[in-house]
Amino acid sequence: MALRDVAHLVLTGGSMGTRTVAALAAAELSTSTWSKVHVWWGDERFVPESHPDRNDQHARDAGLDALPVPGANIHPAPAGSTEEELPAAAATWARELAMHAPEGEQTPRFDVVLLGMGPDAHVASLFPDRAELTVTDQSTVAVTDSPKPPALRLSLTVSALCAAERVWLVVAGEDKAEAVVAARAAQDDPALPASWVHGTRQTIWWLDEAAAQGVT
Ligand SMILES: O=C1O[C@H](COP(=O)(O)O)[C@@H](O)[C@H](O)[C@H]1O
Repeated sequence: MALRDVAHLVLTGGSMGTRTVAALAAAELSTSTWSKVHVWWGDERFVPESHPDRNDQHARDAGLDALPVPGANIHPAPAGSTEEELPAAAATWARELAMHAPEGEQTPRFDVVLLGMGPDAHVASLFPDRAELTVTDQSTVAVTDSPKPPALRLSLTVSALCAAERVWLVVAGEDKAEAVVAARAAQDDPALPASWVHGTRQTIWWLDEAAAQGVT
């Protein structure tokens, strides 16, 4: 395996995003290693900067700024508040991703994509039985009328997520147990967005006991 001098990490939002960042902030991380890490998000709630609903704000509140990652390497998705602004924001985000992509590709070569999962098996802001799930010709997608508030969101697409070397689904809690079993048994089921994502080299489900109770 060739070593690269840069690594791209995609954080999840939601409960596991906060817990992951808090754990990283509590760990003793080497500055020289982390100075080469770029941090992205798999999705974002489309609300103004610093809004308490934003995934990047949750990460900052959990200690993101204490990590030895240069500020310039932290890439929050665009902020905004209206549906009219959303398509341009998705395009701006896609351009930022492309700036860090290898030639001819749309996204950086993500080393690890962390994905939480909702009880409905949604990952990032890709919800069950929605058209966004099947977008393949772009790296980002605008989501309106999200079934989980807030209604306006930005998400990486399945094709952007699946370009990652490693996709790690991080899931905790009894309320997710049924979706864990269903999504692990399915493939590309529109009712189960988590069944669409996998890494090019590795796909791992990291589960706590409660989320894993139905796994045999
Ligand atoms: O809204 C979101 O929900 C999912 C799942 O969150 P959780 O709180 O149930 O763990 C999360 O993965 C996604 O990033 C977030 O925007």
